[in-house]
Amino acid sequence: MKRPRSDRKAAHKVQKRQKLDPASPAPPSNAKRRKVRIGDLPWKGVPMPDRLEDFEGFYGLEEIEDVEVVRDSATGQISFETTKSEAEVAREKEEAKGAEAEALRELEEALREDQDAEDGEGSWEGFSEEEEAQDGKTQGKGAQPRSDGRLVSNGDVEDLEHAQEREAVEAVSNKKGKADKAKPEVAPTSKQSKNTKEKPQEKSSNADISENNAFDILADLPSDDDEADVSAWNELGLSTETLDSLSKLKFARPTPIQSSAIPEIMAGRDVIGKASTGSGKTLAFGIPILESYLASRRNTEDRSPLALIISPTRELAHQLLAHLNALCSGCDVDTPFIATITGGLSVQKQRRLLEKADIVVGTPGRLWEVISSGQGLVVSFKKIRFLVVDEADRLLSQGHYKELGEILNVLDRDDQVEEGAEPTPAPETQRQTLVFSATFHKGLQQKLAGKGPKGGDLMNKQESMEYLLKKLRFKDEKPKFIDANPTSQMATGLREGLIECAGTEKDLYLYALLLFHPKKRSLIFTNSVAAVRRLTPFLQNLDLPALSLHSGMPQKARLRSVERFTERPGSILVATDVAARGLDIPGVELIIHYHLPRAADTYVHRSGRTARAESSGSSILICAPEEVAGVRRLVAKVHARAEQATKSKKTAYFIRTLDIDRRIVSRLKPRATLSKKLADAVSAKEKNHSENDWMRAAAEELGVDYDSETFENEAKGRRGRGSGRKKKEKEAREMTKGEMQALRAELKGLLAQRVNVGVSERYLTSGGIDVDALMNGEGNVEFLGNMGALGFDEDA
Ligand SMILES: Nc1ncnc2c1ncn2[C@@H]1O[C@H](COP(=O)(O)OP(=O)(O)OP(=O)(O)O)[C@@H](O)[C@H]1O
Repeated sequence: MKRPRSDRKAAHKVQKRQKLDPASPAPPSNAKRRKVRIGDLPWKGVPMPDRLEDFEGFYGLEEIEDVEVVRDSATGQISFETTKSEAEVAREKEEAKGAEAEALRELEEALREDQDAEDGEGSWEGFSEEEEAQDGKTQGKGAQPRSDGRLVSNGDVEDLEHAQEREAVEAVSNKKGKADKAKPEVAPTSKQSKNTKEKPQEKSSNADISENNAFDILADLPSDDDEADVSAWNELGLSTETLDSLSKLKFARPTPIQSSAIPEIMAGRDVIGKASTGSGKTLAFGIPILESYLASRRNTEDRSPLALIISPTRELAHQLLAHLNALCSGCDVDTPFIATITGGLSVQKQRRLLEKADIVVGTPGRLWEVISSGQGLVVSFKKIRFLVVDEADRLLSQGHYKELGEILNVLDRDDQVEEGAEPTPAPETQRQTLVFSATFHKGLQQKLAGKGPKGGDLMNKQESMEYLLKKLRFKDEKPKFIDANPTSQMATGLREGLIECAGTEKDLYLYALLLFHPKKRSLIFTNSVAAVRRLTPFLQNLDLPALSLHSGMPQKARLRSVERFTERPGSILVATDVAARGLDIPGVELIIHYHLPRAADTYVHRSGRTARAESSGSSILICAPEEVAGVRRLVAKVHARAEQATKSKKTAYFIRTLDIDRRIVSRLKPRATLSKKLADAVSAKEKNHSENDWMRAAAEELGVDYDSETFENEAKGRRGRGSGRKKKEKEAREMTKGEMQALRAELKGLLAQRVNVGVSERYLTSGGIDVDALMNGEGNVEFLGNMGALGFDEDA
């Protein structure tokens, strides 16, 4: 049966039709039914089109016959019944597995063909929001030469999604293989069930896949002859498998948080770990989880997950998956199956992935949606041995409070929530809770140990965090609090500074700063989605390779931005604080705070996207004059703890003001003004469209006519404050196509011209043509000022 390409609803129709298909014989009404677990059913794949972008995240469809969904009217619990015998189910499952493998091979072949085709054609069109919005239309277009001449594929995210899908399916098949070892009648040969090492063909296709995965930072494992001496890890008592893996990753020695936390976790303790950004916290809990898997799980029949890792953002969850996979894939054994639960795949599919998972990584909202949908998952999750709360202060504060609370509640509930479930031992006796972040309130440990004030209203973020930490039900009376960097929350290789400018000139100074740092991978933080939407085209108009990332973007576009930012040296990511936590993107050299961070911990985490793993980097705040005092206080507060810890008598930390040649900045103004005008016009038009759509929908609901002009005229009288801004918006909105074209041409002319800097004949470029000269220091010193001139003394 062919499935229409149109939309998700169509997929449901297919499923429905399938049920009514007279060709599928209905089971006899008197046939004896027996209960089955949903994961044991012989699901069959339904053919899908080659390109999936029309399906809005609908990645696959599978069907099942002769299964009745039975809801218990008293408890509301759902169970599944079939008339098929165990043998029939097993046979159909094997058939379905064969079909799945075949489909997978076809898909891989199609992807390889697409990739070959993409590598051969295309022309650079720049990054643009429109491209993101029309993502589906551009996917098949071909490879895109960058301004530096390198070809990049525009099918990246699709490949990433296929890759995740394939990895998931493959891991499931591996897992099935493992589980089947105990059942000789259906067991595949050990060769089939072993990992990719024994399947050269699959290995090479996976290698292709990993190139496209933004989060496979560690996946390019060096070859065997390229290993590091790992004797520095010896005293942690790790297995030879883990040591092998660390050697392949070339992690010669543990970081301080790893040295302190790993032995405690392996000794069975609850741990609250604090260490500066980029200091290896992921493996501090990842290694003990792998050790536990290696020690006890390989031969067990229990299919409950071993560990649940909760992350505040989807990007971070996918990155955790990549880091853990990289760690595990270096071991020469069957690796644990790690499932990410973050949206993208259907809930139904995720539920089935969960049934096979050894380790689960997810965001609270989707996790709760999946776990709470029943079918034995609650019982299974109650058995986890490790609960990891990563970026804990973020997770345990606003926003995630409700779902995380619900998850913790069900994990700890002692009652029997599922019919027929085995009684579970009291969870608190068997589960270790591991809580990690770079920022924690300093009095937390004492308060957790009951020395601080108890009860009271949950008035602020800090108190609610303490309350929720109590809800975590640590198994130890006093969880071990490890502070690996008591003297500083900031990475040692980080340089900090601020640039002062008029509030209305932030765009100009941002542009100037980026030109002062040509070809550096830079991350710009703003406090609003609207600012990301405006600044990205502003920079793109100026020929800078800007990408955006914010929570209003579709997941696919979010992943693609991170992926492109990761793989393109010198690219610029304009983001909200969704990118502030945890993201481990190598080679980020510059952080710019276009908007000031709202809190000290946000400053720490934003700045922590650079200078990771002992590298160096800069963090620069762009401040209006009235913001400077507040910023100095905030940064001093971040550094104050270091001074307390070292009992230093130094005066409060004073963030330096960077020196920027304002004459040069002023010469960039005509470019920035034109670009801003263009960007404002585009965003005002977009805003108008969406406002009109909203008003029209509201009017329709009220049963009245909507005419935007009449509405505006009537609204005029009501306008008071902010009317100047509204007027500007109106002008921008009403700019004609011709006017915009003229502006673009004018800007193009300016970008091609030299910026006259007086003495020197050299010129400042738009970021493309003369960058090599700038990088070699041929241009910087005289008119851009070297980094020293910006106030960063290299020896400091
Ligand atoms: N022992 C080690 N030796 C060298 N590099 C390591 C080691 N452990 C981890 N790394 C690398 O250091 C980088 C930062 O690690 P990770 O992302 O775990 O930092 P983090 O402490 O969780 O940071 P954040 O607080 O920003 O989330 C990663 O690229 C990781 O691969």
